Amino acid sequence: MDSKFAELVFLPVPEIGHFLSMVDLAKRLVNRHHRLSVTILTYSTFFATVQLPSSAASLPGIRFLNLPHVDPPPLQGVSGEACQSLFQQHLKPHVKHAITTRHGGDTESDPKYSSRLAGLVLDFFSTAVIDVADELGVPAYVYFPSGAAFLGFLLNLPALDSQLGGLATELTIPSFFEPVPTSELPSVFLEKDQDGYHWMLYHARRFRETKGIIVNSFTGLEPGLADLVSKVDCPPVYPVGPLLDQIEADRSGEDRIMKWLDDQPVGSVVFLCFGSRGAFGVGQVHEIAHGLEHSGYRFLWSLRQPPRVKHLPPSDHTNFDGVLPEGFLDRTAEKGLVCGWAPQFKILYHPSIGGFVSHGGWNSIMESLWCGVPILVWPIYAEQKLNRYRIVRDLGLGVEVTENDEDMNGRDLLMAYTDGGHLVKREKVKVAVKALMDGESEVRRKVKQMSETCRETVRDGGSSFASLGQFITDLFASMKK
Ligand SMILES: O=c1ccn([C@@H]2O[C@H](COP(=O)(O)OP(=O)(O)O[C@H]3O[C@H](CO)[C@@H](O)[C@H](O)[C@H]3O)[C@@H](O)[C@H]2O)c(=O)[nH]1
Repeated sequence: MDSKFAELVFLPVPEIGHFLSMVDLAKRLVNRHHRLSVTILTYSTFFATVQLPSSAASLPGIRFLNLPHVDPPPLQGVSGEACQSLFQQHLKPHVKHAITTRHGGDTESDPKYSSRLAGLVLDFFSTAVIDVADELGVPAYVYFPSGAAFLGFLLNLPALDSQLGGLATELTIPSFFEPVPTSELPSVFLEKDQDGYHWMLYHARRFRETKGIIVNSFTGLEPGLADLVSKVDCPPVYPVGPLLDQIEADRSGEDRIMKWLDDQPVGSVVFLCFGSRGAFGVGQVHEIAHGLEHSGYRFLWSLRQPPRVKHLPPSDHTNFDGVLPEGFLDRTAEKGLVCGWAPQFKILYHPSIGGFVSHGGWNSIMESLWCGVPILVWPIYAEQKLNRYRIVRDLGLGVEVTENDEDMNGRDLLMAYTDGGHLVKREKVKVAVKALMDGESEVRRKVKQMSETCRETVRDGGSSFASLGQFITDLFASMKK
């Protein structure tokens, strides 16, 4: 087979937090092996879409193939997890058609596109598409865009199923160093009678049918990866991270932000950004604003408004006056900048950034570790509480904000995606920001060290570099059979 070209077909879900790191995986694979190419299937849904930067169109060895428009299945009243999963299930015939007809047209003259299909790499919400790989007689692999700790939890989910939803207040999960309080689990795992739980269990079971799981983590951060594989009956896990959004983004409004950062002293700015789906209601926005103002630190705040329709992402405000406390923008004009969507990774690289307040999406964690910027993890949705547990409590690589006792029942947070629904008061915000920005803290020292480890691990000789090589070796070996 070595004399031939091999092609992998990737099926990412069109959410930025899943998509961009998968594109980085494709880039690393084709750069590593000249006989490997990747076709990335793209599509839009009403609830999610990813704008490909123009530079993505010219990545050598990688092509993007847009699936024709597909009407979604009925999604009324379903959870976010079910929404993604049902859509993937619905895509199966379209994916199969796209794969079986993909070599037509003007690409045939390019030898890379007359290659043999080596396998499918599926997002973890796409395990229903394993059926397509089976029908085509090729292996399926899962790409896991979050950390190994959460992956370990999912791999163990079938075994933990009977303990969930019962009286247990903590769980022993092999991928965590200490027992994890059930209160730290994403809410989807506490509502066993709901469709979201059904789908997560479905995916967890189907992981075992794959030839391997590629995870966006690295052994220098999560050393228990080898154990994870040996303790549960599962296919090989390839930790190849950090995979990062390295496509140059071409979004508007960036110049203003970058110029403002250029004028700030080194390490002086706290940057707040809450992922692709994080947005707070007015009450919480006010508490953050007052907390920031009273902390005395300079700040850059990506502030977005919650969606009016379930499953849609937040949008940028047209005017901040209605949402921020009266006079806030004037009072903080010398010290702060409030913006909408921001070029997060580029910002984290900027020398003026001294700390990062984030919802704790895994990509945000990887980006801040890469840049050596301490993170304050403020979980909002998905698996972010578990990420906080791993990063702050297990590893001491971040700080956290403690919630107040006052339960807002999720009303004021007004995020369709809130996980907990507690209002965090201004005093707590102030204290947490001060702890984050402490120039001499142990957390800052450890994060700087981890930044070095991140860079070493993807270089020749590093563990993620080796793991990627192992994946390619195993892939070509599977083609010989
Ligand atoms: O204003 C913004 C907001 C986000 N980003 C980028 O968008 C990505 C966001 O990814 P992530 O931090 O992982 O957050 P989510 O978008 O919320 O990602 C989803 O997917 C992740 C991977 O599975 C999970 O860890 C999260 O919990 C889940 O919500 C990152 O690359 C950010 O740099 C920006 O560039 N600008």
